[in-house]
Amino acid sequence: MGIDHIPSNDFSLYDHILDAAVTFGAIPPRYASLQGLDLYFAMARGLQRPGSVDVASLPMSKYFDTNYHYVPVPLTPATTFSLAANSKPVQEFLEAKALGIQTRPYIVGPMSFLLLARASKDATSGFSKLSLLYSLVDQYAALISELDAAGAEWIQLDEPHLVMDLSAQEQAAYTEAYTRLASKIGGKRIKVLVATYFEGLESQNAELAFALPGVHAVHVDLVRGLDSFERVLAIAQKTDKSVSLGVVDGRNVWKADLSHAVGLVQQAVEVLGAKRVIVASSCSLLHSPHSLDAEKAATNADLEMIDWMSFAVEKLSEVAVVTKAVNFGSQSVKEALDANKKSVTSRLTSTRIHNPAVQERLRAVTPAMTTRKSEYLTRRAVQTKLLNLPKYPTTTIGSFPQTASLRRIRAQFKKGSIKQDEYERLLKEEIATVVKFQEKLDIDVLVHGEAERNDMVEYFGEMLSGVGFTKNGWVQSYGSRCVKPPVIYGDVSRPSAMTVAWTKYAQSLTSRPMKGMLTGPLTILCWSFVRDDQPREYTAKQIALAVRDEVVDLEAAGIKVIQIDEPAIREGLPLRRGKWNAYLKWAVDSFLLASCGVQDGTQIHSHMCYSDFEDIMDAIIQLDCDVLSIESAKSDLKLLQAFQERAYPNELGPGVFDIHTQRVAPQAEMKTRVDQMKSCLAWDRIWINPDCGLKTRGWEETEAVLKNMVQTAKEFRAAAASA
Ligand code: MET
Ligand SMILES: [Zn+2]
Repeated sequence: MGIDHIPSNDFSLYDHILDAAVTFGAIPPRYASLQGLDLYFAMARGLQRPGSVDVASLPMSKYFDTNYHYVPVPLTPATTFSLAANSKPVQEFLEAKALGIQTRPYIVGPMSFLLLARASKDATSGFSKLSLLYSLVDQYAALISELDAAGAEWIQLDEPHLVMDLSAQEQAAYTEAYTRLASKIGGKRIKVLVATYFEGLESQNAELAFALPGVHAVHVDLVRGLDSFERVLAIAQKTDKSVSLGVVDGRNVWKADLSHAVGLVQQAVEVLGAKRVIVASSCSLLHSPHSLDAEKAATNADLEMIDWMSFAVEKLSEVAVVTKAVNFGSQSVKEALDANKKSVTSRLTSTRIHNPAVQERLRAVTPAMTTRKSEYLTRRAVQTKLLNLPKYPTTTIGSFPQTASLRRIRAQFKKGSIKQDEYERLLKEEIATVVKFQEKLDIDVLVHGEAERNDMVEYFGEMLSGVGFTKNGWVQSYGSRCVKPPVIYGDVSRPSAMTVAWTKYAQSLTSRPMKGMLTGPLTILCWSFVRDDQPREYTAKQIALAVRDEVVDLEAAGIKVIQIDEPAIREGLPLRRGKWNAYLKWAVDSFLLASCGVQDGTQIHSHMCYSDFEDIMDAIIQLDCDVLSIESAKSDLKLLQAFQERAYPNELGPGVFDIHTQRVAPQAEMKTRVDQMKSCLAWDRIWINPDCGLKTRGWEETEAVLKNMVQTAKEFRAAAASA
């Protein structure tokens, strides 16, 4: 496609940060007896082989503000690094070279690797990850030397932390790291490109990045960081470094405005000369779906929407067109530029994106709509009477195993090979099974199992107006799991109820409370491709109004407990602290707008997982949900301590077991977790639940682990009763 710098080592079996940990031998001691893929996947997912191995997985977190998960490797003062023999970056470079392709191997840079890693809970207090910097950098030098010897001309070190607020110590460490690296690889031919993305470089960090010794080029994200462009150019001009300009959005699906992109590149060329300018996507195309071909080929293809979009393959041609336009003049790619202008204008002016009624409703939102009728303690009293739950109530997070047969039923229905009533019959059968299963296990607050949902965001996306969906717009989320984010192109509204019938049916089968399950506005926003012609705040609040209507309808249908999942609330947090408050304000308001339409007796739950929630504790408290279930089995004690420090005022269910593993957590382990919670939270506010939904699990392990969970709750209940 005319791309000059082709990356390698950009495919991962689980995630890139875990790959780097293995490349540099940062293996926590509990995995020491394992090797190869067993080792790799045990770190990611845990491994249980009766009689031989029983190790839990490492924690899981989100890569900056994306929905791409990574494994933060725990480090201690005793951690040592050593470059793996025949490491993946070298192997894959050689593999491409053998095919006649000269690649630019990619790996996360040493500073970002350390900053993304976690200080292990076993580390002595006062341990700083940065104390490991030199020993790590020496292994980077060894890797780069091997790549140089193998014939690599460039290496790309991703240092996205350069867009964050760095402490003086971290800034100094950046300089030390790259000074040491340069001193070790100084004589080599290989050149180093340091890549930043997801934000612009503010002035100190821009100076820092362009002053890093031994670095030949710096990549900047001009989609998120356009406002830092002039500054970057001025700083680059004082150096002899090249600049890689990310002018095509790697995080969204909209076509780039090519004439704008050409203008930016031309401006850089005028200042730096063409030799020192590289044209690129803003970040890795890992965050984009693959190609529009499958969309175009689909029956009932939405040709208008397809014309607005570019997936990874199309983004490559955008990069190529921009480069050509700058090198050979706009005339050389006139046709492509004209077509692009037409598509870009068509999206911004299409009548499909505007819905005056939705805009009017948003303007009419009042403060009363974002406040519950009474404060928590009053609600608690009403709910206690209505729900009559035992202490340490048990529940699950919503989804039950999505088996192959279930997925087949949904696929057949979509294809039209089974009809509506047959589909409903099959799903009702599934719901009945799930309800019986939970009753047999003696769970207190039940769920219907989410069998009708392909995905917690996609399902709602398909039902909302103003939201489009793709055939094959898959994006990796974690490991081999992918999601197909909806495309929010216009004003969002809810034409009709989305979950009420299924939930009502499930409730009709049991006398226990059936929890209605919804995905919250921030999660729908963060896990979709979002229009860029209005602030995200407006889009979030439009979605919130749609969710609010669903909440009210569920209540009217007799549902007493409603969970609004917000696993992505932390993900939307801007990377720069200076922008946090503004986001948190509209994020909290959006959740409240969605959840506050109900009476005191209706118990509102929310659920969150796999993020650093310590950063946003105040906002989480402001959500004022009656019960919050939150992933914690994978995250050591950090999270519980954060809740302790803030004295979480409502009810809380920190997960007692990890759901990303086939491993059946033993009861003793769950008991320890609950004991830990009790030292941080009021005992009569604790719920017992898993970390997250069970859709990726099989039935057998689900049954075994939930038995342990219910038994654990019962033992605590009995102890409380006799105390
Ligand atoms: C990523 S959070 C998942 C919540 C959802 N209700 C489920 O159980 O799958
Ligand atoms: Zn979750």
